[in-house]
Amino acid sequence: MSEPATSLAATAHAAADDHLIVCESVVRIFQHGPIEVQALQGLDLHVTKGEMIAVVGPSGAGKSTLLSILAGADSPTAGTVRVAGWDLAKLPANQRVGYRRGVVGLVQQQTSRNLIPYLNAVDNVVVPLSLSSYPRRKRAARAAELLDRFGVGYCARRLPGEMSGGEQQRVAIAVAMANEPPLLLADEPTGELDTTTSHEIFETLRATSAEDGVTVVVVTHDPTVSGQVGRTVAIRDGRTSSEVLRHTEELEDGQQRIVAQEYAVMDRAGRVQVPREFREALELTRRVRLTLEANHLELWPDDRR
Ligand SMILES: Nc1ncnc2c1ncn2[C@@H]1O[C@H](COP(=O)(O)OP(=O)(O)OP(=O)(O)O)[C@@H](O)[C@H]1O
Repeated sequence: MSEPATSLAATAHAAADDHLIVCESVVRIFQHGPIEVQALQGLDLHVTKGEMIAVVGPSGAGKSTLLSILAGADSPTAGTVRVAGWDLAKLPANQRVGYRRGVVGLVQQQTSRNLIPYLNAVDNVVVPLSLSSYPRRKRAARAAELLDRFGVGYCARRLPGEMSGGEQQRVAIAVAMANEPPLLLADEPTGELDTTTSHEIFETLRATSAEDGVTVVVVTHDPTVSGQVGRTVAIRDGRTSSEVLRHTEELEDGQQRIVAQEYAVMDRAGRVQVPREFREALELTRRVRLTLEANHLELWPDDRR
């Protein structure tokens, strides 16, 4: 467990211009008649090429909305979203198809939504290959190779209904990776699976990131999943509220341990959300006092209340 965490944390700190994903002040408003729902309210997120991150947050925080935008299935109302140099806020409809076929692979929670139920595993993987004009003669061999790579070569001739949930998710990853996209998005990919199978699927995603240099964004409620990546980004009320970075530290006896450090995320206007438990512990309410010290800030309760 320690090695991947080290390399992922290292990639998290790579050069700023090495970002595959750049989200700045992203807003997404859904309008239902007179009612407006602000699903994303100025979200900032940068993800380095080859990094794997987990996105967590309470129900309704905006995680799926973010993933839909990154997948090219939805557009932001305002803000900047760039993926692999594609400007998704301004992407014309006729280029959206090219983006979705070549730049991004998507694995969803419901195993049944990832695969075409009347096609066997090989034919499911052949579908994206045919859409990208991969040479016809080589498609079946490439599909078989991908199924082998993700450990489900033995399912090649089975229909999705003849496979377990874990096998279906592996085939779904093979489908998502068929055209070698630089970005793999997974929305609760282990949500319908038992703990052991979840762990295996997660390991597969991690290997894809580490071995093939694919950037992976996983939305998850599973704390064991989020605890195994170099960076976990928490979204609250449509904004990135905090990030946990993990790295390995060597102890005096040569043993290694993983150290996790939580950071609040500051937006471009300098706004930081103070976690609720901190606010409650010191009874911080509407007004706080800030003092600048040599290498840190102090934030004090309002003593004039
Ligand atoms: N198509 C839509 N039309 C209207 N409102 C929407 C739409 N999609 C999402 N929302 C709203 O936007 C907010 C964020 O939803 P989103 O699905 O992104 O949250 P989430 O963090 O993925 O939640 P969950 O963990 O429950 O899947 C919610 O208030 C939701 O009701």
